[in-house]
Amino acid sequence: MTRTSIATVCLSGTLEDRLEAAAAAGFDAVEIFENDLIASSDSPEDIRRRVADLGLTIDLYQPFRDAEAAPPPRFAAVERRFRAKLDLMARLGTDTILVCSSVAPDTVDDDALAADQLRHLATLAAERGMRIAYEALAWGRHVSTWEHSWEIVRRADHPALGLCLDSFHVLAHTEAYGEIAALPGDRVFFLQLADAPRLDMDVLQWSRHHRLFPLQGRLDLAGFTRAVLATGYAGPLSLEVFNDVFRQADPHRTAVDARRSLIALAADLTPAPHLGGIAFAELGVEPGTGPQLEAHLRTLGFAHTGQHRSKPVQLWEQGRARILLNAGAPTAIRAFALESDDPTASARRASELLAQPLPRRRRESEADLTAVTAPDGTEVFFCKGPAWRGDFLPTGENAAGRLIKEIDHLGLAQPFDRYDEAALFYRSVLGMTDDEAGEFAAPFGLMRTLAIRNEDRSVRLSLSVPLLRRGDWAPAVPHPQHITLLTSDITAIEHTVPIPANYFDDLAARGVRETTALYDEDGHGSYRQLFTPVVGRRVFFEVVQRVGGYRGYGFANDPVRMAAQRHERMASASGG
Ligand SMILES: O=C(O)c1ccc(O)c(O)c1
Ligand SMILES: [Mg+2]
Repeated sequence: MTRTSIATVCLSGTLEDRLEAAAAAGFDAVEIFENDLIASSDSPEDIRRRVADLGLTIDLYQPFRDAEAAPPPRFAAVERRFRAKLDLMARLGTDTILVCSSVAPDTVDDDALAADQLRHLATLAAERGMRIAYEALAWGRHVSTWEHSWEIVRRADHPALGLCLDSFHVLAHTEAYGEIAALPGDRVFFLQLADAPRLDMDVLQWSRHHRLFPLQGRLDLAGFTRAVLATGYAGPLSLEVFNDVFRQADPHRTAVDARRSLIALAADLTPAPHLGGIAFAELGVEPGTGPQLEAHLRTLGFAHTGQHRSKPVQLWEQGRARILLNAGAPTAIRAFALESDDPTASARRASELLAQPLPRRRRESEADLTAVTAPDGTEVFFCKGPAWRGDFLPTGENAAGRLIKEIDHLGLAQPFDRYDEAALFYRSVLGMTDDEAGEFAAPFGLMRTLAIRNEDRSVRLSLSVPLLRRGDWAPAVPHPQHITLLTSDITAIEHTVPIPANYFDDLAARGVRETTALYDEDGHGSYRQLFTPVVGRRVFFEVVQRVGGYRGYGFANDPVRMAAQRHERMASASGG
């Protein structure tokens, strides 16, 4: 595989923390970001040794700013600064410096001058066996496109001067990057990769705060990377992501997330096997929550059909919906199982994408379910057919209920700093695609939700996060997870949390006659939602009815649902 590299600016912590995290995640190299070096109390020699001890190399030093097209009187200072950085690079043991296009107000709009000055700097670098990778910043004063930076590199015509192509700067301006493939590969000195959501905002702010790892955003990273590799470029794929959340997240996790993005981008993965649906969802239950969850399941028409042979795990069933209650775990969705055409291949793909394999905890006599752990701690099992049911002894109860047909989707709440990581994980490991996304103001802060699904929508997951780290005012417990159950008759569902009359008045004003359930519609059909109270402040059941091929998840109703659940909890706490 192509070498992988990560800029220290992507990660959080001291330079030492960042280097360790990059090495632990399996990167080959790093880009040392100047600010991170300046802030470090280690000497360049210490850093060089540390990098080598960790099995890394420093493939780039960056950035060098405001070099080209300087007014000639200022160029002497540029040259002095540049020589000092070459000395520093020699001490660090790296040979490539990134020069980004000038932004200084006094920069001259003169390509010939820019080329002359860069040629001069390239001569100085070449004397030391070093080279310059010139990058067009999307907000550069006069040079802001890759075409323009290439024109200057071509004009300067020096073997120690080449291009740095940064996906963000290119794709922020254009989707027509195809001509990059025609560049001579030996003039592309460095490739930086960053994705981003599509945001209509100032490009510098967009770049400095919202970059993401490849396949986490909406830019065409796959196509762009293919175009650059088609030139014959043989350097590393290097991640350079400025992101407010990653800057304060655990660097070890971020580094694994980062490397997963490069693995997912390199298309030589085990193909994701077809998934046939959610075989079961497993809830942890505690003495305080088990009876409540059992009561809700009964009310919803489930039967306790099986008891695990060796563990305190109950199987509850109705239609094709199967829920395990595991008395050995904290109250939460602790696992779910997916029907896979090839469970072994599903697990292989997951481990290629750095998913933690789950140690085999089942006894010999029990079904050998292949499983991995997702970044949010949820265990994901892959199974084929009903063999797993052999672990359960029948209780004699039969699942005669007709209210619920199947599990519609699982709502996996994520901590605020895991959203992009979780989305990339589930999407890439399971070979699923993004579905509806939404952002809404909930009672305790802005929430963001993304649903992902397989082709035939037999597996749907919705991931939700608070947009910001929660303050002290919000309830201390993270927002709950949920299992959403599909019914064909929502009017038969009873004893769910009351929905405020104001909500139905609003529906009526919109011409919708509905008096019992939350309501949504899309171009295909309509949706009705009811829900239980939150149990143990961690999980609840939702029941939905889809009419006429509605495809969404009713995200817009989430604030009403949250407020209603909160109201219900306060009312029952005060005995009301
Ligand atoms: O935001 C910046 O200034 C900046 C600096 C160096 C880079 O390589 C880059 O892509 C952006
Ligand atoms: Mg860059």
